Amino acid sequence: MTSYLIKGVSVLGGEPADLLIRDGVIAAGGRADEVIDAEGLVALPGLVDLHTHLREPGREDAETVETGSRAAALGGYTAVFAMANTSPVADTAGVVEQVWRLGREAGLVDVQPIGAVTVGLAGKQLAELGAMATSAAGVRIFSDDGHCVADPRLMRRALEYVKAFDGIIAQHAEEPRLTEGAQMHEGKVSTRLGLTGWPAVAEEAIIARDVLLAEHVGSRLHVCHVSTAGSVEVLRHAKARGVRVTAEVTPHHLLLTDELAASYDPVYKVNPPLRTAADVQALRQALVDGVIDIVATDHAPHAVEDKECEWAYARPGMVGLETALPVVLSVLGEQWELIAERMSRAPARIAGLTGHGTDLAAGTPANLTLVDPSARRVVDPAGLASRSRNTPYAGTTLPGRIVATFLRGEPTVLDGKAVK
Ligand SMILES: NC(=O)N[C@@H](CC(=O)O)C(=O)O
Repeated sequence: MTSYLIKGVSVLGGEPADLLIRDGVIAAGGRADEVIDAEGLVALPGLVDLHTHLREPGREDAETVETGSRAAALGGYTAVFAMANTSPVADTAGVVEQVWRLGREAGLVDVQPIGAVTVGLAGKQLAELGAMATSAAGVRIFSDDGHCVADPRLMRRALEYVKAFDGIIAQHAEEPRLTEGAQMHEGKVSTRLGLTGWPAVAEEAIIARDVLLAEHVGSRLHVCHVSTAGSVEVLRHAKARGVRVTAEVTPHHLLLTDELAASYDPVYKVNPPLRTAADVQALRQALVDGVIDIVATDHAPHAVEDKECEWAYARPGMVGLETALPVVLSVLGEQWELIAERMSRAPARIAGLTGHGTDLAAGTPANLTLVDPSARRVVDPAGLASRSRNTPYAGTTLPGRIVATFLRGEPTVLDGKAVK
């Protein structure tokens, strides 16, 4: 195994130092086979994404485990959690093991499958959570993402079931009766455009219900893609009460607003929808003060025919793995400790993922990424490694370039290019 000396790198924004990677771990000192001149680069623990759609099995035309893994590595990630809304749905041990095995075969990031909460995401009957937990994939997080577990009794049962093995229910918080026919955020812009609105309360009502259920059961709840200022207040209240709840925000909800829908360009259609500037401000503040624990991409690749059509017919979702860190850098600035916490350590801790999200001390697994914060990049959809092109940042200049990524000491990205 090739050893690497990363010379003059700023670990988490600290003073320049040398970092040695040997036999898959960060080593204390000594010689190396290869030297990487890392002057001006920052080393972060490899990023961990708790919310990725890899589309395999079923929609390999939009993404595969391999192409999504490559996009993740290029974005600085060393682990991603694959959502269950595939076809067939990842609601059995067989499907989660398939995704897990495909991830190992690709070997670019650790792919951890998320299991569905209900059979077929239909919200009627619990899926075989225990069988998925004890499968080779060792599933700990369950989600019907794309759909809300709307039935409160089923949600309660799911929380009770996973409590036995300290599992997590990750909820897509959307009261379906309040979002029937919804096309975008309900507000001034939707009124002006004449599009049916997705009100903030549809998210907030489910989060409020679920934190109370999680408290009642004493189980762990994770809230996917929080998008409103009101949701932040509900979470703040729940955390103050000691409820076992964690929450994520996406890069796009930290940057973009519902005004973009005025273009009628479906690249801006996403679930939950882009909200107002006031929501964006509240989400940024919540990420800084910890009410929101992590950034998760909600990388949602879609084939051209599902995106380049009329707004009403377009599928919701945006690709995000390759732009997440640059977007977060543009929002937070070079707050490296905070970025490492929200994009690597906290997600690894929430998921119980060992070997990722470390402090890069000697002896820890060499899962890390090197970033050039001074570089600027104009996002070119054609240059993405993802099989889909639905990025809302086409033509936008973003700060930060991911120069290299290492998974257990093996480079997956070097010189900004995927190694395989
Ligand atoms: N986030 C999205 O806009 N899309 C997700 C599922 C969903 O949450 O609707 C997808 O799978 O495409």
